[in-house]
Amino acid sequence: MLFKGGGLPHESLALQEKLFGAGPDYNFMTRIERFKNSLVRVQHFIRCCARYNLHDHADKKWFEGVAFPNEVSVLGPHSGMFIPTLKEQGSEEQIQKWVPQAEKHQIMGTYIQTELGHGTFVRGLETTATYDPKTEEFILNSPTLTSIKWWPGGLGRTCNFGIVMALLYIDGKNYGMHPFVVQLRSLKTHEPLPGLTMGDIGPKFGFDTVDNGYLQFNHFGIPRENMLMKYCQVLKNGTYTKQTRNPKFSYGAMIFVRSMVVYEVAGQGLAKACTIAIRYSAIRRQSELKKSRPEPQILDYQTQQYKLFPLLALAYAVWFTGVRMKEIYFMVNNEIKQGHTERLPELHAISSGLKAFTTSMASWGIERCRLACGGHGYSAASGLPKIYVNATGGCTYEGENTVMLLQCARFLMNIYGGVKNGRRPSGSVNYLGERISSRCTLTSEFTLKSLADAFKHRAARMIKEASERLNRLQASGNDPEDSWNLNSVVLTKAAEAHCHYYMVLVFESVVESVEDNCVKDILRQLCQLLALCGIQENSGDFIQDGFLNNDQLELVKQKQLSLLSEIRPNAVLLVDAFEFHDVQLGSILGRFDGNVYENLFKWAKKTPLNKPEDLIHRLLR
Ligand SMILES: CCCCCCCCCC/C=C\CCCCCCCCCC(=O)SCCNC(=O)CCNC(=O)[C@H](O)C(C)(C)COP(=O)(O)OP(=O)(O)OC[C@H]1O[C@@H](n2cnc3c(N)ncnc32)[C@H](O)[C@@H]1OP(=O)(O)O
Ligand SMILES: Cc1cc2nc3c(=O)[nH]c(=O)nc-3n(C[C@H](O)[C@H](O)[C@H](O)COP(=O)(O)OP(=O)(O)OC[C@H]3O[C@@H](n4cnc5c(N)ncnc54)[C@H](O)[C@@H]3O)c2cc1C
Repeated sequence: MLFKGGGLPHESLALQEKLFGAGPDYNFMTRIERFKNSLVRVQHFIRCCARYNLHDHADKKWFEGVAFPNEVSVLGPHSGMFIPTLKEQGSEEQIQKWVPQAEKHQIMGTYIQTELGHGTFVRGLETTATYDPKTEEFILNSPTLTSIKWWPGGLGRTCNFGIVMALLYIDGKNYGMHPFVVQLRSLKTHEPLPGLTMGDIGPKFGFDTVDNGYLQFNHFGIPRENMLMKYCQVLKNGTYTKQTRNPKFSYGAMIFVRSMVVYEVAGQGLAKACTIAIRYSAIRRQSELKKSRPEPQILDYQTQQYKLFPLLALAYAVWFTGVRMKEIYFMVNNEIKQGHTERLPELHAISSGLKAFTTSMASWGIERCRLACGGHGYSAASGLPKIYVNATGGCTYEGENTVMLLQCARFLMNIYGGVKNGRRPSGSVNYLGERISSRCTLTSEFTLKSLADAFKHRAARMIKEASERLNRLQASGNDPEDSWNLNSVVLTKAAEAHCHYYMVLVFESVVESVEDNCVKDILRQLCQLLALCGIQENSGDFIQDGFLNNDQLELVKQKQLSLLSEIRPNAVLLVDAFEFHDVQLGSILGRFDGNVYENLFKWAKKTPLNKPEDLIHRLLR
């Protein structure tokens, strides 16, 4: 109940749908079969939404978790980017025109921004939208090979609409990047419209169930009314008007998805991987601890606990942080809607930083879970490869992680510079205005406050040092851009330290808010372990300025090890508390009933390579 809130009824409804739980095994399908199978489930999901009156996003999410376990479907870009961008950037008229059709899935859309030659550098995109006042149309064009749109999910075969980000030209003048609603395929024949060259970009590391696509425009006309006009308008005669606004509003869809990814991708992915690895470690017996005694559960080896329990603590931390990130997004977005844009830079910074920090940690953590499962972890039956390939995409899409950390660092440098000039910071960076203790107060009690304070000190110091180093680089004759580049490794580390502190702080606040003392104690242990592992793994950062001394570091190590034994009795319960159904895990190793070996054997017998097949038989005969 700590996690699921009101979601269970919808999940049970979804589980009753035969088409979702059963059917062919994903692991035995080719890419095309995976894609087709996903489309069948998409259609069934849409029918279910109508049948069960599912309109609310949260309700649909519970359903989706069962319908598309550990994978993204073409509904991801449609409901995660196409609809939100229409809602956020469209005028009232435009919203009325397209949103109801999109919500009823009468049109399917995607978000078309990245090009063959540019993804990160949005200002470098080359697609043009040139206004022609005679026809009152925008003419979309891909002037170069590198300007071909590349990557959008669902573009290859599925979507008939898209929001295209293109440079607006009026009368030869470039007005920068703007969003345009573009019909891509005929609603009758589903063929691409004349003037468009489109297709799928080919097999990928993961995302097999999504047709990421390419799109080349050949002087393709769209009506003037198709530019999303909430913030800027182009009048019939070609006059460009804009509300006083931050030009970064057109990047809103990216902020939204980054804010959601922390929970939906990093939090869920890591929690599932931990569930599989910890349940399996309670089933798997191996070697001897004591002579002539039964083989122990591998979860009883301290090294196994040392691999998995910090990841379990991390999964809880990322989950809680993801929930907090969503709350912040909706809060600040509401403020922006009321015209208060003051917190947009902070929202951009924290969503960029946390998206990068948590997806990197989760991606690394999922791989560690796989390794902790030994040989069976390497089998697709573990479910871990699928979880990994899809979750690790989150390190790249919606802003490559290093680039996102640098965006976060940019904000931190601005704030720190402001503090030096007497400004008072607030929100997630208010600590930069505090006087921070130069000696660590950690004692063997390891209060959550003292642990969070240690991370606060580390973040504040690393931000200060990054800022001072930047100033020194400039003072020694480098221009600002070169100084930034020469300082960028230090800057990314400062941003990570900030996000790490934020995550520890969120976890601490959740523990403090829990009323049940028993649950509180267990969560406190996890929070302590998260923080202590963070200190140990980055110990150089904590001792560099003499903040933490050797005795304290030794205490950290001791406490970390004793926490492993304290957490052990509750470990399986702690992953059960995530309440993932077997269908959502897609893992034989992580089965709730623990019946691993019998089912591995059954599964292997079903593998297509065991079916009679002429060519293989002839080659081997
Ligand atoms: C009720 C809700 C219902 C909804 C239901 C749906 C829920 C779905 C949830 C989804 C969850 C999971 C998703 C899983 C499926 C996903 C499928 C995959 C989707 C992937 C889609 C994509 O990848 S789309 C393409 C994404 N592309 C990028 O992210 C590109 C990255 N690059 C950039 O963003 C920018 O180029 C840049 C930020 C790196 C640089 O921009 P620019 O050059 O213009 O800026 P500067 O660096 O010069 O900075 C200038 C100042 O502007 C500030 N800035 C930059 N960006 C922003 C911003 N976005 N907002 C605010 N401010 C910004 C910057 O900080 C500078 O500020 P100053 O320092 O003050 O000058
Ligand atoms: C699974 C998946 C789904 C996607 N879906 C969509 C979609 O629906 N719509 C869409 O429009 N796009 C989509 N994309 C594209 C995605 O948004 C981009 O790939 C992403 O933004 C990264 O951009 P890039 O590919 O240009 O990477 P690059 O920028 O080329 O990154 C390559 C390397 O260069 C480094 N680098 C680049 N710039 C800097 C810098 N300023 N400072 C330091 N280092 C730098 C990066 O850190 C990285 O190490 C998707 C991508 C994937 C993988």
